[in-house]
Amino acid sequence: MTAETPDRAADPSPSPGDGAVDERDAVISMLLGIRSSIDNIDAALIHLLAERFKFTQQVGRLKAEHGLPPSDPDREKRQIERLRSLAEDAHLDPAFAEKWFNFVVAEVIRHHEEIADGSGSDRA
Ligand SMILES: C=C(O[C@@H]1C=C(C(=O)O)C=C[C@H]1O)C(=O)O
Repeated sequence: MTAETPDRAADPSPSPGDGAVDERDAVISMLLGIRSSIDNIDAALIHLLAERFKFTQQVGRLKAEHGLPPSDPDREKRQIERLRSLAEDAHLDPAFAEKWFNFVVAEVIRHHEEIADGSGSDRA
């Protein structure tokens, strides 16, 4: 069984003619519609992340060329405050927003270190 094709044997109730089958089909169709929107959002997030990493790679090259350190803790602190506040306004858990940011920044800093030591690749 997959979530897209729920196991009818697991549900004793629906049998043709009693309306439960129609209802199940409607629910499945609704689920697929919602998932299609989730798919679009996931695709947009991947594209947004790719764009963000393109810019952070530019920052990494600039820093390496001018002997600046890979990380900037003051900038990170300001961003965390800003993102937590945006998350609250958007009814998103601010702790989650901060965790997401820290996760991404750790990867960015790793890239900056690689650019500085000459081992960086083109891929973000
Ligand atoms: C991109 C930068 O480098 C690092 C990564 C940051 C980020 O991904 O937002 C923020 C600060 C830095 O630690 C930067 O300094 O702007």
